[in-house]
Amino acid sequence: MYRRTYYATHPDMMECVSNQGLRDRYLISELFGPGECRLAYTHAERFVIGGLAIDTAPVPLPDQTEPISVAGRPFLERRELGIFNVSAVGGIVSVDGERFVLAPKDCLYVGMGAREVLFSGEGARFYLASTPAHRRCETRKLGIADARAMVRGSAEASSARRIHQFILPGICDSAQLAMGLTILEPGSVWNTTPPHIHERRSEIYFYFDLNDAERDRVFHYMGQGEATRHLVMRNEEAVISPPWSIHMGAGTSAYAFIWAMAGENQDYEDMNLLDICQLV
Ligand SMILES: O=C(O)C(=O)C[C@H](O)C(=O)CO
Repeated sequence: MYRRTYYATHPDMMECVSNQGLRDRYLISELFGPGECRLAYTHAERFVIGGLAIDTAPVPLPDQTEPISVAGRPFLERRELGIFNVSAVGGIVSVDGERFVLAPKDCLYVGMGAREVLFSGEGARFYLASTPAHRRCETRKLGIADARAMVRGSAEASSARRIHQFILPGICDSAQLAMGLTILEPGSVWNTTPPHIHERRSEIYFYFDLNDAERDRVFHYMGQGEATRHLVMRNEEAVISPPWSIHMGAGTSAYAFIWAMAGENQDYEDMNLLDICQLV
């Protein structure tokens, strides 16, 4: 059921790795195919990352297939799920018969134990991030007005942006998943300045809404502060950030991105900030 498995990596593995090697280890591409639910499995906090593009017919979240002892049981038997509508049209997600209409950039948190998750809405595209869960939290739809907004950066530094926290304690409870949406102001291109690492959490960025979906790119920086590397990313690609790695980017246009974190805590502020001058 998974198109690819991404393994955990050690910072030493960044040395001498080719650009292609870097992409193979961290970049999640080709997330969308018409009428398909595409899923990738990562050993980073056991995240499952997915993309779902609706053609005409509804598409279900698949049941588990492995191991044999759980084959046929619901995907969310022991997981929770965050869903964002990343398209320009409305979409619908039905959870055990309850219908949620998601406008562009709306989010749906689905708690552990949901049995049937069905996606529909011609032309809608959904981005999915799922992590293991140890408790059931309430399924909830959140619009951008429900999120906690933080204004960061400045136009002078080309980093003016709004961080919208959607799935975090006090906004929408979850077992461990944290998710949000950051939107760059027109003319700004830098995200996550100053950069940071968080040893107790892994993070996955999904870049979308680049001005020109074909030609614009985001240069995403990763690695330890003293040994940074970059990946050139296209619209609607995701990148895994291990706990030892910074994660920041600069685009050739403004853009938006969804961040998803999981790990030992849900304290958004648990970050070691690095000064730009520390980066090499
Ligand atoms: O632009 C930013 O700054 C962010 O969106 C930062 C992310 O929320 C993040 O990296 C949280 O760890």
